[in-house]
Amino acid sequence: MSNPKDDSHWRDPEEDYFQARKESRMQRKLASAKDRSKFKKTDQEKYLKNLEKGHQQKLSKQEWLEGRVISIMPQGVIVDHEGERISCVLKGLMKRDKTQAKNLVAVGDFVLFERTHEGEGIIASVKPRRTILSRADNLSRRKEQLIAVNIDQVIITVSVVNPPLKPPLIDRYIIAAHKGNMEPLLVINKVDLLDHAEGVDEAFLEQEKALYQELLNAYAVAGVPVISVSAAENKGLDALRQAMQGKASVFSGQSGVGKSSLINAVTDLNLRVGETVERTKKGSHTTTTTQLIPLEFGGWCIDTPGIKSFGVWDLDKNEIEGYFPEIHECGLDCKFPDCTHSHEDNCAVQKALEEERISLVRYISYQALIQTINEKHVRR
Ligand SMILES: Nc1nc2c(ncn2[C@@H]2O[C@H](COP(=O)(O)OP(=O)(O)OP(=O)(O)O)[C@@H](O)[C@H]2O)c(=O)[nH]1
Ligand SMILES: [Zn+2]
Repeated sequence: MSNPKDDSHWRDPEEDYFQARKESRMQRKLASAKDRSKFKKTDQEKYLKNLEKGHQQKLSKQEWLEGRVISIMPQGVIVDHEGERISCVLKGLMKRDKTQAKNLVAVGDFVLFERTHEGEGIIASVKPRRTILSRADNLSRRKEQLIAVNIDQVIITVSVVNPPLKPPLIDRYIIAAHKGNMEPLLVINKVDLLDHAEGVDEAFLEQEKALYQELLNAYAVAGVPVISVSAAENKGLDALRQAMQGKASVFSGQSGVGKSSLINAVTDLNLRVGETVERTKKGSHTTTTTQLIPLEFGGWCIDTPGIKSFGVWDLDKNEIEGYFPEIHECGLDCKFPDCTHSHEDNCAVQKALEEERISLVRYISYQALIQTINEKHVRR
């Protein structure tokens, strides 16, 4: 097992764990007898300690290098170290620890590794994760499937006209980002269509323009950064790059808003654009593994444009108000402390709405969220 050329080291660590279980009983026994003392030691410091004692290769602490996992390939865990790509295997001890068998390493992890050969290494420990982006537990899989970890920013991508703006959806994404410990950045794409959209109803276009303006104001008040862009016409992309600099970002948003187009524009990737229907038909089988793409101007970006929502979040009413600071603040002046800001007398929020100090779109999505929660409680 400890031979780095052994094929089993080059697979998904999760698979590896199950593969290991299938090995003959005798082999397992031998392995466990050899490493019994380490089975119980789950924390990473202890791994390091053992390693320092020269467990596998006699290396001094100074030789540990820090890197970041950018992809997990069949041939190994690819770690970026100052721009260099190192194909790594996992230290045997890490792999055998049952408690960590689930998602031992994930894209985005910061790891300590040692070099073994040119372009190759062994990962000895993984730093604690700040944020986790996971696919919802699907079907029979009993394990949470990580998409990426340590992501700083969710780029909530929406478009004008086609598909049109959907304010309540934007607020859901913003809340989800906050809940996941990530910063939200709202990117409004396809602004070129506001100036010249062919075959679009004039009244609809006017309405979309007004909504777009209202959103700009609303999020300025709510304290969420907004960048208007056009991937098609190369507009606003410098501002977007600047906002991505030094951070790890994930694009998130509805199908067709232009996530792939924007990823292509800020990286030198060539993701397929506009193949929505085909992709959905084929289902999840076409999904390739996630990669963390180093950005030329500093920072990282996940190459998966397909993350449309992340994490199911359980909110209570009071929590929702916290995500609408402008409504919360006004609400302090309502006559009734438990005012729902919908029908009550002397409601300061209603008054602020009339005076346009609070945006109607934000108010509507606030009420929609409250409603969703009320319905959920009724169903329970
Ligand atoms: N007019 C205009 N069209 C755009 C712009 N950006 C992207 N598009 C078009 O919008 C369509 C969808 O773009 P994609 O980049 O595939 O959108 P996506 O969000 O990645 O879609 P999914 O992969 O389905 O999630 C394509 O036909 C693009 O050419 C833009 O700035 N302006
Ligand atoms: Zn009120």
